Amino acid sequence: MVANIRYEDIVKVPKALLHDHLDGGLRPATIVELAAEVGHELPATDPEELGRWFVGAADSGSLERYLETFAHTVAVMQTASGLRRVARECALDLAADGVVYAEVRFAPEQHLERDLTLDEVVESVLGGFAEGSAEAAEAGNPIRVGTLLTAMRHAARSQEIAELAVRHRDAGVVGFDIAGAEAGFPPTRHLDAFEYLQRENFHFTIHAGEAFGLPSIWQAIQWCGADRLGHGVRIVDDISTEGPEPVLGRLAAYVRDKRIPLELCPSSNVQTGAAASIAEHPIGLLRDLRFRVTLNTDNRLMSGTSMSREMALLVDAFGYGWAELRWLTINAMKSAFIPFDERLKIIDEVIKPAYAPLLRD
Ligand SMILES: O=c1[nH]cnc2c1ncn2[C@@H]1O[C@H](CO)[C@@H](O)[C@H]1O
Ligand SMILES: [Zn+2]
Repeated sequence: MVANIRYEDIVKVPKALLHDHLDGGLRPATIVELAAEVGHELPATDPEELGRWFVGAADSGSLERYLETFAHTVAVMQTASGLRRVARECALDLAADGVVYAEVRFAPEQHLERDLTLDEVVESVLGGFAEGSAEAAEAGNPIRVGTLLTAMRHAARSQEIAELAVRHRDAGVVGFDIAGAEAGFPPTRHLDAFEYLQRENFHFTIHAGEAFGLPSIWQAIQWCGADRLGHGVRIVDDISTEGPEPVLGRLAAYVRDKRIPLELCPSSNVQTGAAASIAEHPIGLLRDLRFRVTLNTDNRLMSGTSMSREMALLVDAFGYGWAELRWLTINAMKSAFIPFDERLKIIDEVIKPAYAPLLRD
């Protein structure tokens, strides 16, 4: 019930997040400080104003223009200390928002402008996550952070990045992804990397079905073998809602039958024009049809959002109650890239006990 759910209670309840970009979640004040250190010019130097600038500039109606804003975050993430700081603060901010499990992604190849190697970039970020998680636990907000390494889909380093991910799999890298402008850069350009990862029994998700439709989703699943879909929201193009009951096409049916997780990011989709508004976002239909829907932030800085805020938006738009928020959280935890027994432990020992008293009310 909408009226019964208070924002501060959403913050308290355990949440799981699968799709969050490290370079899309910096604190504005940190950007200002790091930019001064490295001599990068920003569109604003007052943190509040800068925060508003990011949201406004990302509110562009196009994925390509939305992605231009990352120039200012990536610019201040070129040193070991900068990367470590950003990762530490990311873990702290997510934990303070009640996120108990997060998979955070970034593209190591974008952090080589100074003198770091790919391995040093990854080690700095993993170090920052470990530091932030330890501090969060001490403060009473335990969080587990898994890292996903992203390759940029317009570039040609995916095989190298896939090998980098596998190299660091026992140190906290739990998966691989491709991101960047989708139109014109189909996932099959990176087939070698995906085949390599499958041979290594590794996990990967692919940004697909955000700015481009069904062919991208079809390739991601049926050619590349993606475990999950980054966004995947355009799967609704294969669902007809003309008649009395929705009718699923073959691809939509396959995605639902196989329980392929959709990493949906409502606020981000509204900004890039993939959805007209939260109320009209396909998450409502996809949940009703019982797809494996998960709720995500994508880029907290560019969307001025958090996991709690995304949940609150759904509570307002669709009248979701604790049962729906629990369902989204358990879906995400079931779809995580950490081992099955570890996922189950978080579901049984952290998530279910916290939601149980809320569902009884
Ligand atoms: O929603 C998105 N769709 C596609 N690419 C994205 C999205 N959000 C961020 N990035 C891209 O991923 C890189 C690594 O984190 C970011 O630098 C940005 O270019
Ligand atoms: Zn994304």
